[in-house]
Amino acid sequence: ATVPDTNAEPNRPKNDHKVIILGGGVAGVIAARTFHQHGVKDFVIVEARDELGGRLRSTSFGGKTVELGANWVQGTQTGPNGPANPIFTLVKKHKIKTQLSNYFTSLTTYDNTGAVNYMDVFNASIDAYVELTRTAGDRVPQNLVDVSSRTAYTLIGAKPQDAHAKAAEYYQFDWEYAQTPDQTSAIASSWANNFTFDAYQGGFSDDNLLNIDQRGFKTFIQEEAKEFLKPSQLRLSSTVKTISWSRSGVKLVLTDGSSLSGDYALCTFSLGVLQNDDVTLTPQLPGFKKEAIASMTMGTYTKIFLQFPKKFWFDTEMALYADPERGRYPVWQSLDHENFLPGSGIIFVTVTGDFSERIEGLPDAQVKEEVLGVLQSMYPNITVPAPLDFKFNRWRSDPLYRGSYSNWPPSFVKQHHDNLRANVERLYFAGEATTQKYFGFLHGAYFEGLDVAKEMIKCIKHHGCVGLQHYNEVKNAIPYGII
Ligand SMILES: Cc1cc2nc3c(=O)[nH]c(=O)nc-3n(C[C@H](O)[C@H](O)[C@H](O)COP(=O)(O)OP(=O)(O)OC[C@H]3O[C@@H](n4cnc5c(N)ncnc54)[C@H](O)[C@@H]3O)c2cc1C
Repeated sequence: ATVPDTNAEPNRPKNDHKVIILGGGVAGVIAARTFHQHGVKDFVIVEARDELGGRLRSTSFGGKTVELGANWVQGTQTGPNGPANPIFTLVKKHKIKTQLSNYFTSLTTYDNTGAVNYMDVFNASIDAYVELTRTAGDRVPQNLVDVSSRTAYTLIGAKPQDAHAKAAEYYQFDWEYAQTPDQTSAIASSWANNFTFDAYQGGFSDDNLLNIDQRGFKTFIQEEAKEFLKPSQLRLSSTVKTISWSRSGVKLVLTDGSSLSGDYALCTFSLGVLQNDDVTLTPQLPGFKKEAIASMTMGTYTKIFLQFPKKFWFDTEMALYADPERGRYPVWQSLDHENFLPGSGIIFVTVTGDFSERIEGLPDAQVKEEVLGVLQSMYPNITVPAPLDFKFNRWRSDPLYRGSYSNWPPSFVKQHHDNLRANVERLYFAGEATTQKYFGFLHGAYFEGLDVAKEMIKCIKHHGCVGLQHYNEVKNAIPYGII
């Protein structure tokens, strides 16, 4: 049945806006552009931070601009007629300076005894990952249930035993999904990989462009917003505390005590924000929605930046460090490289998942000491100098994010995902986590901002509609056991 447009009822108090967009990241800005392009001009973006961009977050570090959040266009375009990553298109349009990243071919390997060449192990881990995606993909037409990526690795005989093999696996897997193979769906991680990187499966390309634009990577979305957004359509530095949803609209209460109402609202807050009750929903969300939000996971990806007076490290773009403890300061990226920011003295190391959570609980000084200890074991023959600058962002502790991007666990089924994306009455949801094909990516946030806004426009123009599909209960296709 069509949900009646109660705003059409006589004597009903009018809401402040037709649509409120909660959050000014990629999904929010692209949704706003879509409303604008379809003639729905009475919208406002409500954003807690003092600028647009969300998880596109640049900062000034050691005299350069570096990216605490997203830094790559992942997948570009294959041939002139292949599908283009819309982020690639925007980056070209706004003349953002990028460089191709060769992270599989420009690599030096280390362990806690110094530089050790285990490229053979590394190359075997690439083959294992390709095999993993192939076998996971084969499960779909056979209707086989999902398994964890750990199970899928084991089934193809990839069982990393020593520190080199574990570090190599980490590079292929955790460094992309921000969680371990044990925590991640084999089927969904494989399609996420293929729909972005594999042109034979409808993906864009396997090229990754690293932002080196000193205006910051966020510039592409901020410049895009400037083309259509009026000052009255943007409320920055406005943090939402409560979202009240009903058949007749959505009302927000902000932390400054002010309130705002819309006939419809689109919430683009991260999955982590929804999971952690950083915003209160009234009434509570229905069971199907709560289960979906609780069932998807939010990974964490942390880049730890260091600046030294002078470069003393590898000449490749990347380095892999194998610590006896899997996931301990493993992936090193040199910005002081001829392709990126030569002469900058900047290098950064990435950690993910539970290890990110661990370091977020430590004081900066302790993390710095650990990181320098690792660098010293990579270079046993020199004395690693004191860094001039040191910085990392605590994404998991930040109440505006609570992690870096979503990851699909093996217990999560497609109906859960439909429920994660479904609206409740006039409150809609969009963002990187609500796309099945591209969860975790900038282009995922882009496509969801576009597609969910279009669904809302249908409702707005027809004065009410059914909304997006959901399942009241997610049941087993075949019951477990003999109940
Ligand atoms: C460290 C890191 C590295 C990444 N690397 C890449 C990469 O290289 N390539 C890639 O494609 N993707 C990458 N990603 C993922 C990509 O950044 C995200 O998928 C994308 O930016 C998400 O956009 P969004 O619009 O869905 O959400 P967001 O960007 O989170 O937008 C939501 C907005 O809501 C605001 N908000 C939250 N709570 C409130 C509140 N209570 N009141 C008001 N406003 C609120 C937030 O401030 C935010 O601006 C990375 C992410 C991180 C964190």
